Amino acid sequence: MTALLDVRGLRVSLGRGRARTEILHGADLTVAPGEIVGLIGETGSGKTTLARAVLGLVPPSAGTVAIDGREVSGLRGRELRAFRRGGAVQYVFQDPLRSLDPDRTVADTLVEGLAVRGGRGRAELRAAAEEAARHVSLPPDLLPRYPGELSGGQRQRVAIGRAIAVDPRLLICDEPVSALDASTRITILELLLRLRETRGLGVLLITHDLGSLGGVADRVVVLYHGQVVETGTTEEILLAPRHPYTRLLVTSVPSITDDQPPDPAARRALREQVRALADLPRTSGA
Ligand SMILES: Nc1ncnc2c1ncn2[C@@H]1O[C@H](COP(=O)(O)OP(=O)(O)OP(=O)(O)O)[C@@H](O)[C@H]1O
Repeated sequence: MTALLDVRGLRVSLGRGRARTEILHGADLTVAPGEIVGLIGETGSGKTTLARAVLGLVPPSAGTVAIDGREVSGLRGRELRAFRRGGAVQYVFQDPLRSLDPDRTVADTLVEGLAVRGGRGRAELRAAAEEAARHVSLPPDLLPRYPGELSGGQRQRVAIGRAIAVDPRLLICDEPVSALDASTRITILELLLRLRETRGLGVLLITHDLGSLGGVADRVVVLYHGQVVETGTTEEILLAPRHPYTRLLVTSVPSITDDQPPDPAARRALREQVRALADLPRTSGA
């Protein structure tokens, strides 16, 4: 089966002049249709940069990004704008309050992407907003409200509803639940599971919290200092991590270590190993 998202040997450099640094050193990653893949890595490891490269917001210096078998990393100008407008890849931010227009009602926000495309009248957009709200379980009485009048979980539902209204193939969710309380987190993650079932969406779920991927992600890709150091099913990663950084992450997941509290000396040793790895010269992808 053709991967929905196929990232190969992706290198991205950011910054200007002498401050320009390579952030991604040859990353490989795939997402199949209907698959939820967790992309995990500590802060600054390059997760958002990878997502921005997939969206065509930063050009790679090497490597390719293909969506549904079509290479999109080389698109420029009009072709790139058409790809973005087409909405095959949608991005959901960590903090919906910052990504939602405070002066736009929920109804108008949900159909932002459709309205930009044009060709739909008010009644049609209204019906599309109601449908999007249903998909993300937002009660219809919230449609006339503004983002500031919603809870954090409701705002995240609006952001996800807006993303799926344009019928994307791939949803990239960047820390979608880290600003939410525990029970709201679960409802948002359940929503992603349901959307993958009902719409066959592929989801790239970016997080620095391995614990939030259990029960949601089919596979996990571990990014460390701009390199993919380990990829496996969620079970493999949680139960038999191979890379020292992944092992360190796993010892931080409370549900796994509840029965056996982590040995502080073993954790210290792992942390030293990981620190030593960070000092190694960068090589090409894992
Ligand atoms: N526009 C930019 N110019 C120069 N460096 C940048 C730019 N944007 C990001 N970086 C650097 O790239 C590295 C990776 O950043 P990125 O945001 O991709 O990490 P991340 O894994 O998503 O982190 P977080 O979990 O904190 O969001 C960081 O060292 C960051 O400082």
